[in-house]
Amino acid sequence: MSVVSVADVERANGVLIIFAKDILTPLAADRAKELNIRIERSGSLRSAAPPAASPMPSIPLAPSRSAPAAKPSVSPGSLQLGALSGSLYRRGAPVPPQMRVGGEPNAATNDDRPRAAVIGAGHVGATTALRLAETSLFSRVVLVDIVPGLAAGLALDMWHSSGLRGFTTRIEGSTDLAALEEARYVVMTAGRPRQPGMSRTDLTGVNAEIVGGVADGIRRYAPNAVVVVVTNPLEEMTHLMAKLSGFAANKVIGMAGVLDSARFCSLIALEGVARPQDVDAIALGSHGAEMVIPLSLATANGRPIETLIAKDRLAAIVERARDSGAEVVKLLQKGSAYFSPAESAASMVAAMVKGSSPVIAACVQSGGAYGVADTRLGLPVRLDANGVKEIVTLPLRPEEQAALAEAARSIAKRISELG
Ligand SMILES: NC(=O)c1ccc[n+]([C@@H]2O[C@H](COP(=O)([O-])OP(=O)(O)OC[C@H]3O[C@@H](n4cnc5c(N)ncnc54)[C@H](O)[C@@H]3O)[C@@H](O)[C@H]2O)c1
Ligand SMILES: O=C(O)C[C@H](O)C(=O)O
Repeated sequence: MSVVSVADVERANGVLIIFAKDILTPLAADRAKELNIRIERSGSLRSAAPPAASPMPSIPLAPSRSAPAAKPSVSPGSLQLGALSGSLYRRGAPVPPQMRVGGEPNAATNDDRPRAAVIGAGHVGATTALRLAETSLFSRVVLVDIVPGLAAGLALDMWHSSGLRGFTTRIEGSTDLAALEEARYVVMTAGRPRQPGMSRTDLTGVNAEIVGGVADGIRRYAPNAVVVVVTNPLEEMTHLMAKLSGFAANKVIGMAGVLDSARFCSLIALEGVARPQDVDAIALGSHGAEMVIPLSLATANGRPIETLIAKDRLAAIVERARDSGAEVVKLLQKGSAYFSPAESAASMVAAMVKGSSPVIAACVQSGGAYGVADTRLGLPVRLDANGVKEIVTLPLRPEEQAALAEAARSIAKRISELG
């Protein structure tokens, strides 16, 4: 019995014959569909031919690393709110021929897939880098951290897992921002996380200095990149990154709305009304006290959430979603959340590489949208390969619109205090 991976599928030539008891990973099944490879299971272990065109010995059965089941696909043109579909990034771009044969890392030299970089090899950064690499959408993911050896060590460790997980993106680590060269997408995670008792705003001084240094490096080495900012406090650091890099407004995007929306959806699912992936909702405003989750737009299995859950219970869930970051910080006692933040950032970048996203929330320059103060604000957007494609106008109730305007005013004030 063997585990049939993406690599086995990519080596096949039209048909892949596997043993009856072989385990086909969900990623490999997806890849076979993409490449139009027919999977045939042979009836008996003895009579079966080995996997076609595989020069490698079969992989001994290891503990299952199977990815979560693919989500239902979104019909074209439909307006889907909430967290990005996993399928957006789980299904990698076609792997260039030079990566398919030989298997030599250096064969990637003529690889035309884009490069990505992640600044900060801490909890969020390292997890984001691995998530990005696992998509095989990139020729290279470079992880950069000021701590000597940290990014290089983690990157090497991640690369060691490439054959097991079946990805072809090279991961490298460096202490030098020059490694950003040619990066088309940069995820900024460098900076201090908060500790119990701290607010995100308490991080402003220390993280502003870090963002300043990194913005210079991005401007110098990756002048055409789209930057996804994760470092807190989110709106202030997104503003600083845009200002100091001098990048156009569509190219600097703060990540928080995807995370906050996903948190709300996951908490609604705990009520037993739907699976998390069947809840649609969007978190706008700030990544903090001024978060606005318009309940008028929230649905579970297409049904208005307000018809499924009592009003006071919904209010409590909104409050818990708003405070989820602090809830995790308090439990961890050291550092902050990183699995769901990394998933959120990676899914945004993967959607951009694929050329489009559904409607998601991201921190962008509002520029008059929704009639609120022009500031960095969590708004509904669509992304494309160049960053923010458009801000989408959703029908908000008057009180939701008022809450968004209040969030914009508060953020604008905090940003003005940055000097
Ligand atoms: N926007 C969000 O939703 C969200 C979610 C989670 C975390 N965050 C924020 O992301 C940041 C990182 O969180 P974490 O848990 O990964 O922290 P961490 O402490 O685990 O990692 C931060 C890393 O940044 C590195 N670093 C510091 N200065 C650097 C520089 N100049 N260049 C390169 N690397 C540098 C550190 O060495 C460290 O490895 C924090 O500010 C946190 O508050 C934001
Ligand atoms: O809460 C934090 O400090 C980290 C992050 O912003 C989060 O929401 O998890």
